[in-house]
Amino acid sequence: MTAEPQVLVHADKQALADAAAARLVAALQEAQSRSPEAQVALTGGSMGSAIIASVVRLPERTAVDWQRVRVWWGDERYLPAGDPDRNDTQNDEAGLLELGLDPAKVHRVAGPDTSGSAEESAEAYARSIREHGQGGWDVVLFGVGPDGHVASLFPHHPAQRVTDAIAVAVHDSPKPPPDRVSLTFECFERSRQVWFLVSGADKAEAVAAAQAPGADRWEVPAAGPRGSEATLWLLDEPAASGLGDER
Ligand SMILES: O=C(O)[C@H](O)[C@@H](O)[C@H](O)[C@H](O)COP(=O)(O)O
Repeated sequence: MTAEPQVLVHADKQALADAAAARLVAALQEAQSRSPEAQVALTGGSMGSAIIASVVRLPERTAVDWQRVRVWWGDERYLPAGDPDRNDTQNDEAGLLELGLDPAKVHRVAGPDTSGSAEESAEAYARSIREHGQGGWDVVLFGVGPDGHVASLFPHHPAQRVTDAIAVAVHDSPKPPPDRVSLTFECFERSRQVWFLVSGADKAEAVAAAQAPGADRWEVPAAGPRGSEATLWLLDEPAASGLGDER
């Protein structure tokens, strides 16, 4: 069973980031009350970093035992460690490492400096998830591209259709850089909570398309992932502007 999407609209990007940060802290606390470690998959893009910057500023963050949080990424650009275009570098710059995480529990996707190919990196990432992932995500964060992509699963791209794999190498990405590693739809199916964080009028069309009845993830990948407990669209007003009055 998966949860039907729910929409929550905030006034602007900052209000959205702050509300999502408070929600994340609460969800991680709740996950830690249930199991020894909370498992979260982070995202790149401006919203992926905005939520981290907001968590760092949030006084309630101290209620989470950050040493018992395992951090992963839903996708990564296949670039060397520390490259400014990597999702993890951008999240680090937003203050991720100030939270007091155990570095051994921050699982970064290997780049070309430490792996022979994106395929090899995807396989190694899948092995880590099998070893430490506890069989699923407590919270998965997604940004959404104007084309409706999530993680590195793009419209009409064959990597979307890979099954029997946790992670996949993505080549010829329509958005640079061309080489990436992404978790698969199959892997994202093991999520309690899936949150889409979307800001800006340029995303309104993709947001509406993903939530249209019968939306097809091949056309609009953001229509695909759902959580078993919650599927939340956390939007600002401009991103919600295509949804009509029924929201
Ligand atoms: O890998 C990438 O090319 C980006 O990280 C991308 O997937 C991003 O997450 C979305 O485009 C949403 O970006 P914003 O949060 O900036 O809207």
